[in-house]
Amino acid sequence: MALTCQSLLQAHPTAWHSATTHPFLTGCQSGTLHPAQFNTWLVQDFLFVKDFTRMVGRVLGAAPDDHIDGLLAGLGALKDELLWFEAKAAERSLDLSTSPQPTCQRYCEFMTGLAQQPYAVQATALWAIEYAYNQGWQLPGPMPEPYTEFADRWGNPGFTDYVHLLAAQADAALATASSEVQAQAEAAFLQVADLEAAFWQMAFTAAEAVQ
Ligand SMILES: Cc1ncc(CN)c(N)n1
Repeated sequence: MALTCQSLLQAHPTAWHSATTHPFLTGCQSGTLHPAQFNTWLVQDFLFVKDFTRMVGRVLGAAPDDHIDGLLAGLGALKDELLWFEAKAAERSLDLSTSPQPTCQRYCEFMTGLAQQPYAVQATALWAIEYAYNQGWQLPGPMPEPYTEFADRWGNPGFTDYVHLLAAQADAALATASSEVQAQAEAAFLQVADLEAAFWQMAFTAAEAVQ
């Protein structure tokens, strides 16, 4: 039986739980997160999203014809997202021309390396990356200010529909993939889960030094 996004979630609940639940997110919800922790995340996630946009461009280049529309819509939304990050950083007087921290750098290198993998692997990783934020920002429950718009960005119904589309596209690619490619897709899913958990942890702890 072919691997699917749903079967990956069922096979790896612990890894996925670590990717989508973290004291960073519950700290936003409870109002206990220090601004320095949030600002670290904001700057590093801007750097991440710039590289992620390049990755989605490469996935589009490898995609079958009937996946192009959905990926183009995703790229359009990423253009708005980058401008939004710049506006949020300006509100907080944050300098975006900073270097990626090692964890962010590792995630960006993973995304660059995906270009060498078959489309089914790239589509699975793309779905996992977007689903991690779609779930992660919603799981703690309603986010208070100033975090409401951050939770809405990745938890709104339109983004949730997009994530469902990405899952359907990944499933379609996996349905005809060899068992070797399916194993590569599973490994990519687990790497995304690991990198997501590390990214939260980076923001949560890296800011401690400046508090
Ligand atoms: C680390 C991370 N993962 C996922 C997303 C959602 N594109 C994000 N903005 N940042």
